[in-house]
Amino acid sequence: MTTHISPESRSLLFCSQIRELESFGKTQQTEYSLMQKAGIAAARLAAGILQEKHLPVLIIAGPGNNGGDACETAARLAMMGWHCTLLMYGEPGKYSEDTKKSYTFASELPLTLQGYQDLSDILSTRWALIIDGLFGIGLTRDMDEHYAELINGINKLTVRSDTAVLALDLPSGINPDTGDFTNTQMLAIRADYTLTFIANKPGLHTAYGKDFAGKVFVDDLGIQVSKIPESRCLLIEVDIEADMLALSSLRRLPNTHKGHYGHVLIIGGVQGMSGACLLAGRSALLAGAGKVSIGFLDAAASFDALHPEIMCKNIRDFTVTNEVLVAGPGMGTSHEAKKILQDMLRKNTPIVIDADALNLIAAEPELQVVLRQKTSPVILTPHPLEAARLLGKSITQIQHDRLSAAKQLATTFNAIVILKGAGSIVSNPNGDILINTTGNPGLSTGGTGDVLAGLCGALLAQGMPTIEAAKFATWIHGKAADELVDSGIGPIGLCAGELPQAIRNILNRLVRQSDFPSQRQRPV
Ligand SMILES: NC(=O)C1=CN([C@@H]2O[C@H](COP(=O)(O)OP(=O)(O)OC[C@H]3O[C@@H](n4cnc5c(N)ncnc54)[C@H](O)[C@@H]3O)[C@@H](O)[C@H]2O)[C@@H](O)CC1
Ligand SMILES: Nc1ncnc2c1ncn2[C@@H]1O[C@H](COP(=O)(O)OP(=O)(O)O)[C@@H](O)[C@H]1O
Ligand SMILES: [K+]
Repeated sequence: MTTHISPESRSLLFCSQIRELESFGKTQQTEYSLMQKAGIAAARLAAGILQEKHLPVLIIAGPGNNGGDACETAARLAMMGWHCTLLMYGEPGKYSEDTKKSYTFASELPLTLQGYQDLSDILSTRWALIIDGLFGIGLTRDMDEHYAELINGINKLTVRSDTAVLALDLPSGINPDTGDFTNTQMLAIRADYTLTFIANKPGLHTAYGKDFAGKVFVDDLGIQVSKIPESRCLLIEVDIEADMLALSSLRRLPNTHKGHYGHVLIIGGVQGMSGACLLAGRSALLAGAGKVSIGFLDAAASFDALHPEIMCKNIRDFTVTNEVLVAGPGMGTSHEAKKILQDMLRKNTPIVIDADALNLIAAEPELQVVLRQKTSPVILTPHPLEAARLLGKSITQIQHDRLSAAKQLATTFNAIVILKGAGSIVSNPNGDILINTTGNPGLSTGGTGDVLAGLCGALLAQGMPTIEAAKFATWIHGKAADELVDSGIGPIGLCAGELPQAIRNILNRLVRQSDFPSQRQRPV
């Protein structure tokens, strides 16, 4: 058995698949032994987090099997000499057989047992670590008053102290499939670490799950990996070896010219919104497009003073041939914008559709028909509000299940979709899902979406396959923001205009690391 972040842990399984695996696991070993393994792994991780034994640890055990995991964890920590308090929720008489065994095992060890009636004592103690074994994947309905009081109390306690929180399987209150709350009260325990069992879960990596899970570890509890159902949902990580083929699109042979690296044409920029096009254009330029043009809908800026390399014209003065189009930044939703978009959708060229172009499509069934009929590559980059308009839903409905929303958009419009936001979702029309692992709230500022659209355009222009372009663009865009934050530029005050240079650094690093023959120094 291993506690690890392994390549396999990039595979994300839905609750129904986990239950399937549990049933299979139980044919190999008893449910109780799975619970014991969960406890051993959690105690080991807790000891790694804390290191000093004399510090007080609170372990919260709920009424289901997640509570059993908690009892096992408490027992192991107590055996290792830790100062543990086990806070029991639920009636021991109503526990499952396995949870009863774990509870009996723990209660015979030197630890303090407390009932939830003692909550005020609990909430006035300074814990070094709190282990959340309240609910796992079995939480279904709204929480009773005493659970709500506990969760609010714990979150208040930890936000103003250095107490760390380790969630068992998932932060109690988070839906493992969607990352939304399981309850209408929007209650969940906010964890710094989550040790999830059997397999990694999508809900830990998007929406509220991303806020509440902290750093995620996966333990398979020794269930044979070969029995894991093939996952159609993966975390995006860039792996130089595995991504060698996609990265080879970026290789530069000596005997090439700008025509080999494509021409990106950004379409948008009505009066007052030309900045959106400049951001997208600069992003495309620094991400390696051979040529970049901006086709403004209103009077064009004569050139971009920061990047005079970019050709600026009025869109009506362009004859589109084989450019990669990025339509939407600052485009507005006028009748004129609709006509231009309709023309552009009819061209047989790759297109990235963002911002107002998405709003126009949402409002105009005619455009939807043209979009569905396209055979050249299409990437849609909606944020949740744009996604809501496209699907005729509310933002809340989109955020309630981001994976399904992305999938539905991809199948409805026969396109690759990047549903943006914390834990961006990339979906193809076949329903395969990727969840991004990079990015931070520094990106929550105007213009960062324009930079993403320009980056998608540049990768397509350099010949990357559509799904790879969407995946790499999403990952690199977030990674650029992470690196800017690491160097002190953000999250506060990070500007969209600072992203393209960081993106350029990452692209060149990836190409260098993948060590293509054309990049190697030849012996003299
Ligand atoms: N079955 C197995 O093979 C394994 C299960 N494990 C653990 O077991 C967990 C799943 O166990 P369970 O299915 O018992 O689920 P939970 O431990 O999440 O608890 C569900 C229990 O809580 C009750 N409940 C649900 N919503 C409630 C609410 N709002 N208020 C009050 N009570 C509520 C249910 O009636 C049920 O009794 C996993 O998340 C994992 O932690 C691990 O021990 C690994 C192996
Ligand atoms: N909290 C966050 N964590 C991670 N990424 C974020 C966060 N907030 C915003 N982003 C990212 O920033 C970008 C914002 O795009 P968008 O909303 O279209 O902005 P704009 O229209 O101003 O360009 C998206 O790529 C989104 O995924
Ligand atoms: K939990």
